[in-house]
Amino acid sequence: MSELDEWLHQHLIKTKEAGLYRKLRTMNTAPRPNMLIDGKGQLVFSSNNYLGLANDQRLVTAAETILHEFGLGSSGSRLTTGNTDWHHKLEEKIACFKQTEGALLFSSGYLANVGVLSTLPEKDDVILSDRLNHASIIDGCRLSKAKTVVYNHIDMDDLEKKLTETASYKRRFIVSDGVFSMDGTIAPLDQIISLAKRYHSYTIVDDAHATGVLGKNGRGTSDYFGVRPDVVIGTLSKAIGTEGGFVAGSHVLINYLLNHARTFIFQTAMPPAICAASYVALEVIEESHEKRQQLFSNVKKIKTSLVEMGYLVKGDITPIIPVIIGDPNEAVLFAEKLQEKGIYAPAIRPPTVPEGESRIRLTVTSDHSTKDIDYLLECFQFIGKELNIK
Ligand SMILES: Cc1ncc(COP(=O)(O)O)c(C=O)c1O
Repeated sequence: MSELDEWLHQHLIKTKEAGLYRKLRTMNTAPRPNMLIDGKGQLVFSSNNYLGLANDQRLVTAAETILHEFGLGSSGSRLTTGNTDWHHKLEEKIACFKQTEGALLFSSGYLANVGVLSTLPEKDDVILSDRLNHASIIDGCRLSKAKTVVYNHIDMDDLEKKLTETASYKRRFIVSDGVFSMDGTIAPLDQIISLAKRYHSYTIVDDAHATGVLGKNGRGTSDYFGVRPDVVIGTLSKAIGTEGGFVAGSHVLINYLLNHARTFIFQTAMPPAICAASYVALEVIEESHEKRQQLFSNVKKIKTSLVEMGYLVKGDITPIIPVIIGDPNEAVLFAEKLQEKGIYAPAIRPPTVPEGESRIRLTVTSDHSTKDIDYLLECFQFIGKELNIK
């Protein structure tokens, strides 16, 4: 082993001892509730395919058609040779869906968050960021020349206090997930925006988990609260079922990011076939009332039953259901027991979540059947007793 490898190996041993070791598993089938994982049949309660669209034939057909015309990769940045009509069509569709003047595509939601936060706030500005914001927001803040001040999770008193304390900064940007990825809480966007107005600040919302899920026709958190943040960020990789990210907002904002956001300028454009599939996905989502109803009925059944069993379940009514176990090793053991019973719902541990809050993070889709859910609940009942957790 080289000196470098020996050093890394020692670190990995410590990672293992802390119960924080991660490894990859291989999906042998297309995304759906019942999958082959590492060759074994598993009932999946951990995907972001909330409306089952990642495997929808209408999207696959749209991608196939454009694939024949445009090939696989886009082969260049949007600003060189990667731009097609499909990119524009999808941006117009996203803007219409999010009810904004314009939209700009990025290769992922991660890059959209990093792009916005490293570009808009400048040296003499401050970013007020919710403690539980997604890693891509945190990384964007780290790249920004502005100062970052963290406020307690969805704590409006703390946000107001921090807005008061940062009055001397040139501009103030408040950034929040719409639906928090690890806690399943919904940000009180109506209150955030009214504070922003009172303190002359700007609002940025990352609607990754709300797009397709919350609000009328799944338009997201802004629509759910009937408000308009200055900047809406999103991903195509969750309910929309494809890949890529976007920013939606005013024409000037979009043009500014196109000219200045490094994660837009220095990235290869999304493949046109994925743009076409995403376009169809948005059309499908606008008509997916029944799927959304089924999704929320599944969420309610699981949450209510787990609470009745005595589990500590966090979050609002969203497809993200965090069941708190506490200790990371116990959470891993719980996840392993679930897997032995054919349920795939990995343990989430620090640093992804705070110390002492290791959890089984369940996510539910509209495609889960009553039988799937009954079996999940049966397993939680059994394993909870076996491990003496509740
Ligand atoms: C809240 C949130 N924002 C952004 C992202 C990143 O999106 P993408 O997977 O498209 O990079 C995720 C994905 O995990 C997320 O949960």
